[in-house]
Amino acid sequence: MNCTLPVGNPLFSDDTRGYPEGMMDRISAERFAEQSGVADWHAEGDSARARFETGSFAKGVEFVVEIGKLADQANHHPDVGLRYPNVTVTLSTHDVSGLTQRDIDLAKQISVAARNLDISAE
Ligand SMILES: C[C@H](O)[C@H](O)[C@H]1CNC2=NC(N)=NC(=O)C2=N1
Repeated sequence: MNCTLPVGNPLFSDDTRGYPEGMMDRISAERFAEQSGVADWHAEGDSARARFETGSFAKGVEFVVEIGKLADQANHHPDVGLRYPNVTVTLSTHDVSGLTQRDIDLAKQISVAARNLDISAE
């Protein structure tokens, strides 16, 4: 039986077409940490994590709504933990099972959104 998967099948494809050159190249945790604007984040292995001290559940919800907007605009979606009194965010690029420029870009935007809501990182 000839089992051919459709091109771009997210389960088996490393289809990274459509992204600017280099955006889907895996980068090391060290390379991530060297970037400006990511001081809130702790990169290790194939992901980067930040914990934002929101101080209340309601502020956390407000922050998560902003994260959701940024994620959909970027078509790049973090794992988000919403708790009292903090929000944790973990970034990684599923398509390459590691960190890429997309994670750097979104990390910077999430940190700016936090500052705009007067939320600091741990
Ligand atoms: C098809 C769709 O564009 C891709 O699956 C996007 C969606 N959001 C994503 N989010 C993350 N974190 N990594 C990805 O590789 C990714 N890929």
